[in-house]
This record gives sequence, C-alpha cells and structure tokens, in this order.
Amino acid sequence: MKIIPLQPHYQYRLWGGDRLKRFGFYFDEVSIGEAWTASALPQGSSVVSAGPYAGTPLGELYNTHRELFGIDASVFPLLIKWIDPNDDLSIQVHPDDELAQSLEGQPYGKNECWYILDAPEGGEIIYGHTFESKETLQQALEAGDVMSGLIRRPVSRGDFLYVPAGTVHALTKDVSVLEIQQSSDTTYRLYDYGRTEPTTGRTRDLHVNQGTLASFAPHLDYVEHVLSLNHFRTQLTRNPYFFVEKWTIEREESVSTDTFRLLSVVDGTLEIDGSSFDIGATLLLPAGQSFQLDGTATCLVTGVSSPTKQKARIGIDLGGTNTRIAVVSTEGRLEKQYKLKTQPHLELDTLLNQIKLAVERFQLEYDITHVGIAAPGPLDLKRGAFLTPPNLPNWHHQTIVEPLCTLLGLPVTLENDANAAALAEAKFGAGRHVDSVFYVTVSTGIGGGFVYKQNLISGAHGSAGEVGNMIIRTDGPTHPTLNVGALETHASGTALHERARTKGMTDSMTLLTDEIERNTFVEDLATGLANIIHTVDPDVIILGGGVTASAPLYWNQLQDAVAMRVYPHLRGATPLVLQQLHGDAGVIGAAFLP
Ligand SMILES: O=P(O)(O)OC[C@H]1O[C@@H](O)[C@@H](O)[C@@H](O)[C@@H]1O
Repeated sequence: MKIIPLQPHYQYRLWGGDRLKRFGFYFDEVSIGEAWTASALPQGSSVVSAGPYAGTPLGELYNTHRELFGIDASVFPLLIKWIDPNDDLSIQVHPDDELAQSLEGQPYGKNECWYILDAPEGGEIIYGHTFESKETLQQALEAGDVMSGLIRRPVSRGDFLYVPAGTVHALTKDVSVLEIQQSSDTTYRLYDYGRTEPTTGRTRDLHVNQGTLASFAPHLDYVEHVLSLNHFRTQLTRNPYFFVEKWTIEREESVSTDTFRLLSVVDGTLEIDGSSFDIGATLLLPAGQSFQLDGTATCLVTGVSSPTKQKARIGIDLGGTNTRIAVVSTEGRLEKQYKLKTQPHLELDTLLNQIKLAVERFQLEYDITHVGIAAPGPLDLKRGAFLTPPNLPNWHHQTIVEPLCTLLGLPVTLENDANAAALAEAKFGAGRHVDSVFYVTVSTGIGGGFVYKQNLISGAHGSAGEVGNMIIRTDGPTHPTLNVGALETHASGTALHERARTKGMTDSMTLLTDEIERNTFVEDLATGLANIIHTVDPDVIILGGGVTASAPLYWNQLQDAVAMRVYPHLRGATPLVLQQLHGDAGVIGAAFLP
C-alpha cells in the first residue's frame, strides 16, 4: 500500500455540534467543530489509520520517515481541517510567519484557505472590514461596535477563498468548509459576541492588541487567478506556503508526486491503490511515487510550493474608488492581487504603506523587478507626481514615484491610466496583432492612449492621447478644466448621466435607448474618432470604459458615422473594436511600463 490514510483528531469548539458526521466522520463527544484530518500539531495529531505505519502520529511519521515527504522544513508545514459551524465563529485574524515567530515563538503563521463544502441559501461569511486604519479598528473593538464595519461576502458550495494572514474574517453558522492552512493554531479573537463557555460559564479570551497588530487596516482584499492545469486538475491557489488543486476524477487518471501531497475527498468515491475512499477521507501520497486514480470524485489536493522565485512585475491601478496591486506574469496574466479602497481624504502615506505590505507579501514568492502605477491624470510624469486629478483632491501636486521607490527599494514608473490600458490592450488584448493601436476609454471621463510597435507614445509633455479635451463642437456645457465643445463634455459617462438626469432617467444606458439622444452621442463620439484617424491613422481603434457596456445599442451606427467623417479611401479601413482586458487593462499595462 503506497497511500497513507489518516484518521482525524476531533476538536471541541463552543460553536460545534455533531453535524461533521454527515461528512463521514464518527465521534461520541459533543460540540465537535473541527475534524483535523492532517495535523502534526501536538495538541491534536492525526494518526495513520492503515498500512505499515498504522498507529503512527503524523508528526512522528514526518520526523522519522522524511523520505516519504521529500521536503526539508524542520516542522511539518501543513494542517487540514473540516469545519462545520453550528453557530457563528469569533471575528478573528491570524498572524503571518514574522508575527507568529515574534509574538508566539511559533514556527508558522496561519495563512489559510477554504473550500466551501456546504452553505445555506443566501449564506455569507465575513471577509474584511471598512475601518480606515488600525486606530479606528481598535476604537470600534473597544466600543463593542465592530460588527457594523465588517464586510459580508456571499458564498455557495464549491467556492474557494484564500484568507491571507492579516484578513479580518469569520465563518458563520452552517457554512461548512474544508480548511487547508499552514500548521498553526494561533487565532487572535477580536470579538466573540459576549458568549460564554457552557462548561466554565466564562467568556473566551480575546486578543484585541495582537489582533489589531496582525490585521490589515485598511483591509486588503485578495484575489487569485484560477488556473486550469489539465483536463482534470485546476489550481486554486499557489502561495509561498502551499498550493491547492481541485481534481475532478471521472475516469482512470495517473499522477506522480515529486514532494508529498495531501488529498481530501470532498465528493463522490475515489479509487486509489486498490482501496475506495468517500467524502471525509484525507490521504497522504508519499513523495516520488506514481498512483492510478479511478472512480467519480472531487478531491482537493495540497502540497508545499517550490521555493524558486519566478520573475514578475507589479502593476498598481490607483483609481478614485479602488486601488489594485497585482502581480502580472511575463505573458501579461494577472496572477494575484490585493485590492483596497482608495481613501483620498487620508495622507498619501497610508496608501503607500498598504502598497508596501502587499508588495512585500508578493516578494515572498516572486522576484519583483519593477513596479508601475497607472493613475488618473493630469499627472506630472517627469516629477512622478499628481497634478490635479479631480478624484484625488487631497493629493494634488504630491509626488508618488520617489517616496514609493524609497519605500520599496524598486524602480517605480508612473503613467496615466488610459495610457497604461492602451499599452495592455496593444500588447495582450484587442490590438496584439497589429502595430499601431489607439485606445479610447469612454468612462466617467474620456481618455486615450497611442501605442506604436508596443511602445507607448506619451508625447513631449506626457499628454499624447488626451482626447477628452479635443474640441468636437462649438457649443456645450462649461467645465472647470475642459474646453467648451470638448468630446468629454458631450460623450462621457458623466455627460450622459447628466443628460439622463435632466430627462428624469436613471442612467446613461436608458438615455441611449432614446433615438435622438443616441444619434447625438454617436455623432459626437464619431467626430472624435474620425479626428483620431486623420491624426495618427492607426491600424485599429479600441474602445473601452463603462459606456461601452451599452455598445450593442449603438455599435453599427457608430461605425457608419465614423466612415462618413473620414476621407473616402479611409472609409471602413480602421476597425473599431471593443477592449478585451476590461477592468484589468490598467493594472496589466501598469506592470509593463518601461
Ligand atoms: O476562535 P473560534 O471562534 O473558535 O474560531 C477558530 C477557528 O477559526 C477558523 O476561521 C479557522 O481559522 C480555524 O482554524 C480556527 O480554529
């Protein structure tokens, strides 16, 4: 028998019950909240249940038979739990490695992830908060008022969430999960509903100081790209501590291991190595072996990530509402990102410190060579500073490049957000097959960028492509910085929204269903696009931004209107296409700034 099946340790929890039994677990104790199916923690070890090592605790197996694992960490690094809450869990946060070592003398922090096994209709968990700093988080905790600032996220069966150390979170009643994590039992409880332990009549310990120290504040929201590896394997996360794959077995498959894997059956029946396993089983697949799998089953498989760091770039999309900090692969794929609310009423330093935290997390697993920032203009690119971006009033004229460069010790480049999006679309999106690409974003404002042979043409003053201020008419609303008759004052989302409002309509999409309004919009935008064609004659014009969500309403009409406004030999010669990278264009382009 090559596989090593494990028998769980059952853990009492205040919020536990006996419903873990529905996942095939068996126990007599009451109020069991967690089944630790792969644990080498001394306070609750899983034990080998069959085969030559039967009866050996996992930690002992690791210490005495290292050849089965193929890794050299001095302490077994992973922990797998099945959790079935019969009540809400505490509002909590976990430390990262550094804090776990300094505050607790523990080898590992507690980065964890959840595969949702079951959730009620409309089920939600708590993931993140809206407090703007550690101080406001702590004040709310002290005032007993933390619940009002917590973010709830809908979940349903089969969802997967990575919960980086530092994320304020809580599982809720009836949302059951398979939890894969670093081998740690350090939870900092921030709030526990004032509940008491029935056995002692006392409340459980809270750890407000350690918890506040460990928390992201402002909250950093983590998202990772899911990667299909082959017809039955999907990578759900790969982080510095572990990777998790979902294997969907529908016929015979073969796999081989370099280092060990832990496989948990979450649905169906898996046949492996001459035995069958149902939901609830966790198996150790030793290092350097091959296995035949069969049956019909869904399995979550984890192992330890390789320590080699890939080269990658970081793109930052600093918008008026949100800021995204992302790792982008050399092929232009957004690998993972942290997102936070931009808080332009606070010091710029607050944002820069959160960027530093995110970049340092990424540096644990990537060799970061460059950081690019895409931000709304107007910008002073030479000084690496904001000029007067309307959505960032408090930061006008502040430099961002130089302080960020000092904070990160990495080269940093700043560019206008529309230019960055243009670069991304030209390299990896709708313009990737041609030489000259003009990108126009029709959004809250109107911006644009010109890319020639994959190089951004910024212009002598960094203002090439600023087509929002291009005069297309002699009339129109006045604006503090734009020309009367500027394209943006007529055809932007803001302009359409304003016209919709005066007509008693709710949004610009509804406005564009009105024939007269639609004709006006199309003629204005077509005039702008024809002017672009006559200026740079690009291979393609790519249109992006929120207003293109209503493109089906006006697309054919727009093509005809552009054709009517250009020289006869240019009619129909410049394809108008929609952007392909959507909301990711800015952050991807930022990563590729020179
Ligand atoms: O502090 P309580 O409410 O018991 O919750 C503690 C539990 O929280 C979950 O989110 C996970 O991190 C578990 O590994 C942990 O054991």
